[in-house]
Amino acid sequence: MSTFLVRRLRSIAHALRGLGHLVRTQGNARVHLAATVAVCIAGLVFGIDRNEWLWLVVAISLVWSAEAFNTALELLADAVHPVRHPGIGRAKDAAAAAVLVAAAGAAVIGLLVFLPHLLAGWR
Ligand SMILES: Nc1ncnc2c1ncn2[C@@H]1O[C@H](COP(=O)(O)OP(=O)(O)OP(=O)(O)O)[C@@H](O)[C@H]1O
Repeated sequence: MSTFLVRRLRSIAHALRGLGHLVRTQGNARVHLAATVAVCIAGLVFGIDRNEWLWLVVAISLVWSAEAFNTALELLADAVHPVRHPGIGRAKDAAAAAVLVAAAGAAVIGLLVFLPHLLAGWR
């Protein structure tokens, strides 16, 4: 195998290790995992179309990316400056806000995708 390919595979392995660390250590990531599984099952049950899957994939990816960056910032801040500092507190709050915004957007997307299916089921 070429050195290029080996390096790429190694960096994917590092990213997967990061994902594993997120799920093992972050309560929020476990909530995202449960929501991801629930949304995928609901998508299959309701037989949502291609466009609806696209929106769900965007929403899920956005939330996981925000959570990963938030955790990276927290770990980095605690590693380089273990003593509490108001600036680090504000940085962590801003990073947490990114997760909140992504999760709120994902919730709205979820409602827009699933509400019509739920309403159609009740009619
Ligand atoms: N080193 C610090 N200096 C100042 N304030 C801090 C520091 N660490 C945390 N804080 C404050 O406490 C809040 C919670 O920080 P913590 O690291 O416990 O995150 P968390 O609640 O576990 O967030 P998440 O659920 O995203 O992991 C921060 O958003 C910040 O306001």
